[in-house]
Amino acid sequence: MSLQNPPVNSLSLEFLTDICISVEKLEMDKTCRGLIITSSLPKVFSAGLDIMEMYGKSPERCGEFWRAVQEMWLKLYGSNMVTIAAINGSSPAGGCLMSMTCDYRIMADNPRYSIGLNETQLGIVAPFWFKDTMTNTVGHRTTELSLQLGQMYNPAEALKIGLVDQLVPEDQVSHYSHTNHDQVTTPDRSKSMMRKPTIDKLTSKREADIQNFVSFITKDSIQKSIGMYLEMLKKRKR
Ligand SMILES: CCCCCCCCCC/C=C/CC(=O)SCCNC(=O)CCNC(=O)[C@H](O)C(C)(C)COP(=O)(O)OP(=O)(O)OC[C@H]1O[C@@H](n2cnc3c(N)ncnc32)[C@H](O)[C@@H]1OP(=O)(O)O
Repeated sequence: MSLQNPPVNSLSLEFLTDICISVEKLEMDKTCRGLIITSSLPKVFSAGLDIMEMYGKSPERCGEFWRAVQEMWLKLYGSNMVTIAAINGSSPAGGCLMSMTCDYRIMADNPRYSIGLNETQLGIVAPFWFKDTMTNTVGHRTTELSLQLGQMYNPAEALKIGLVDQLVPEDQVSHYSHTNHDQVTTPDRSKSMMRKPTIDKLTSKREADIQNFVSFITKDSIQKSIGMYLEMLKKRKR
């Protein structure tokens, strides 16, 4: 599955819905042995959630958006397929979350790229299931530091903390993803055993999580922080 939503593969409601439909189709395809997620765009795996979906939108629309974010996570984290993230560019926030849903992460060894949960930099708090996914990937202490600082990691740092499993030359990300994927032929039952408690936690709190998101994101102070962050993104470009 090659992500293609220019300019930066931000995860809008529409794009998330497309991703969910694609994953669902693959999940039902008995001939499909697994999934490699990568990006068709240069330099960016995914810029994370589409910030415009969280800025100046109605509570109803925000709720619909958040349900789609949850759905993407539930489908990928709970997938019966062997999944590999072939991270061929930067992968902040929701992009990092998407990578962490996979069984294995291969990243392009380009020091210009970065990956991490940077929500704190936007003045927002990473939801509990983002935090749980990171804890399951890199451990409690690293997650605590990482979330408090909104830390982004270059590839070497990401490998060191275990946020990615392997660094490869930029032009060989696809080759290594396929080679690694071929070595794992059957999805292991231990995957669902390890992930079920985390998945059950969100499933049982799904509606409350949507309500929390909507009331948090529509607060004036949070809208102001997001607006300032968007301005900063645009200025940085010039
Ligand atoms: C206590 C109660 C708790 C309740 C729970 C509430 C919880 C709320 C949690 C919400 C969770 C959010 C997770 C997220 O994913 S938020 C998104 C975070 N993403 C980012 O911060 C990424 C920002 N982008 C970048 O760093 C860079 O763009 C890049 C990905 C490194 C690529 O850099 P590059 O130089 O190639 O590209 P540009 O920066 O020039 O960007 C091109 C245009 O794209 C726009 N852009 C970038 N990122 C996003 C985005 N995520 N959404 C929407 N738009 C984005 C950028 O502004 C440029 O637009 P322009 O061309 O119009 O200027």
